[in-house]
Amino acid sequence: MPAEEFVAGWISGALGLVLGHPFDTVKVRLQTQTTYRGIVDCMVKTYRHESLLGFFKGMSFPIASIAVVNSVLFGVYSNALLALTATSHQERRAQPPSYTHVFIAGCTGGFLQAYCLAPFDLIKVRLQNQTEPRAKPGSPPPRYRGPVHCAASIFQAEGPRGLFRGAWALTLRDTPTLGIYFVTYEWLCRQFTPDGQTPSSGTVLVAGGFAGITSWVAATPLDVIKSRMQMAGLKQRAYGGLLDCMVSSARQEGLGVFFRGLTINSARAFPVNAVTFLSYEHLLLSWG
Ligand SMILES: CN(C)C(=N)NCCC[C@H](N)C(=O)O
Repeated sequence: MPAEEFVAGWISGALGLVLGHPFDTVKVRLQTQTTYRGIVDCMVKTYRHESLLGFFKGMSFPIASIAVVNSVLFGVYSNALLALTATSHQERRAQPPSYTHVFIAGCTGGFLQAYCLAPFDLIKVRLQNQTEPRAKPGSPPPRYRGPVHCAASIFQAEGPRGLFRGAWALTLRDTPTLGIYFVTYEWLCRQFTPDGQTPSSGTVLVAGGFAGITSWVAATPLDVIKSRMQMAGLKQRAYGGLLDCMVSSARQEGLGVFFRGLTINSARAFPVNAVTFLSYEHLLLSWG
């Protein structure tokens, strides 16, 4: 099993993550809290109340963990394509795989990464939703002191299953949308690259950016539900399951609730995925 794809996936995931984390914090807060009037209001309040650090809450943990998840995604995707088409990453420019194969490999990567991602994503979302300013004398301490304390508290209160809260919604979100992600990337690369040649850096940036936007637009409705189910253990609101969360969110807030965070998700998706694909392709090219 070629391992370079896993390493390249890890490094490129880490680079994309640092770039996208401030957007991600605003998105998670908009999706799960009703105190903000919109993106700008959320950014201003976060900055006033918590300073620039507020945008980077919960980032140290994803750097180590979500980057590993990205390595699972890219590694499984590439190895699934190898199993389906018997071509390595280098051979795929001369012998491009069919879009059906790309879609199946993307869905496989998405499905497997969702299970690795679930506990890390839960901790990230819980930490991002702590709006208390850091260590201000006299103010109440935040519920979680950090990622390890957060994981331990969830484990103590709810057992190992608690760490997988929202995992089902996450799997439903990621399986088809990662198929869409890789198909969009491949399709755009092929549109702007002569047959058999390697796409230019500009093409990879644009194709990666739009792959991110397209997949996140498709993922946003289930992303909202996933984030709400992950926060449900903390808030008084408990949902009977995924369907109950969908129905009660739509009843209380209208259908627009499924598109909460769409703009910020798309704005975040372009730079994050442009950088992720560019570094991924460059690393693999430089390793021959
Ligand atoms: C729609 N979904 C779930 C995705 N396209 N996921 C893969 C993108 C990974 C990248 N680190 C990001 O967070 O955008």
